[in-house]
Amino acid sequence: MQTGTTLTQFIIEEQRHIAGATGDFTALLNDLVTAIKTISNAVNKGALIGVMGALESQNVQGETQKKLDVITNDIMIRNNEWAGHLAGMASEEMDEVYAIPTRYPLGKYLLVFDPLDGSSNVDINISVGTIFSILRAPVPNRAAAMEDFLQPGVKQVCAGYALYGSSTMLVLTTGHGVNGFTLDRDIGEFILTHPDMTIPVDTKEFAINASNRRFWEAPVQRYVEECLAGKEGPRGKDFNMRWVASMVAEVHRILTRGGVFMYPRDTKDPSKPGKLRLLYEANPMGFVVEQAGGAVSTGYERIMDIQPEGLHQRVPVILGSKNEVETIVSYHKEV
Ligand SMILES: O=P(O)(O)OC[C@H]1O[C@](O)(COP(=O)(O)O)[C@@H](O)[C@@H]1O
Ligand SMILES: [Mg+2]
Ligand SMILES: [Mg+2]
Repeated sequence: MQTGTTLTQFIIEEQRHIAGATGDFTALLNDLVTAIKTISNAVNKGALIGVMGALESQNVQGETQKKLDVITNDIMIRNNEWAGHLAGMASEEMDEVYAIPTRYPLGKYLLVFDPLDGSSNVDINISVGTIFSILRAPVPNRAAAMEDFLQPGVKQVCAGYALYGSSTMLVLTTGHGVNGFTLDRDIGEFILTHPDMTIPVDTKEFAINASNRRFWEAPVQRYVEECLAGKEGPRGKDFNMRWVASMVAEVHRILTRGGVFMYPRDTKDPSKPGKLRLLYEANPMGFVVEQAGGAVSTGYERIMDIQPEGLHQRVPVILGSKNEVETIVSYHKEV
């Protein structure tokens, strides 16, 4: 599809790919896009509308919630609960499944989301985002149970993220490649600016939170040491490093110019197999990255094949340029 196409045109075209499409998927995406535009405005206005700072409350992860964590969660709920396309929703900011109020009809899809990703950056005006994943409800038009959400990443119908940076972008896949749209605030429409995004298979750029180094497992220790050794070292080339602390921004950089992003398993808190969450961070980003020709692993297995066991399950994440991820996975095999 050529640049300049509007997202509305794109969605209708995509619907043609879906067997037996009834228009529900198109309408669901339109509601999701309205939520994203509303969040973009709130994030963009920031201190002007008093949405900076944290609340007393904590989410199920034990993280202190930012005001915008709760505000963006409400915006996602309000814009998607009423139209009859969903059987239920789940979010990073809600302990349990969100039941669609009985005054609204139930639909055949499930929406799972991280309403504000990179929330530690929102008060310091660094890019944040929203991550979403759409699944089919095992039983359409019936209120979804928690178990209905526990589907492996390969079952996703659609996934993507919005990036609230110098411009607001929306990047998504329905299993037919990855396309990026930029919000034209003058007309209030997303315009196709990044068609068929593809990740280079090789890279000289890695991203990891180096402050956790002493807790990393041997394969990751080895990989990062070799990158830092540069062209005199076993990799024979110099590497650059980045860490934004917003997964959406890291993945967008990788979709744009390649690279590898890691939030691996570490011994910092042995009860946690990783920091990032499978259903609303690793799986949607996994679908996007794989559709762009990249790879996504825990170090030991393909993330998209994992059978989820809980709504807020955490996993180690290693994603990006295919050959680089395979190198890191091969180091895990050698131990
Ligand atoms: O603070 P750290 O350890 O650098 O972790 C940063 C990571 O945590 C996250 O902020 C977690 O996501 P949330 O902000 O949605 O909780 C990721 O976006 C990011 O990659
Ligand atoms: Mg997140
Ligand atoms: Mg979040």
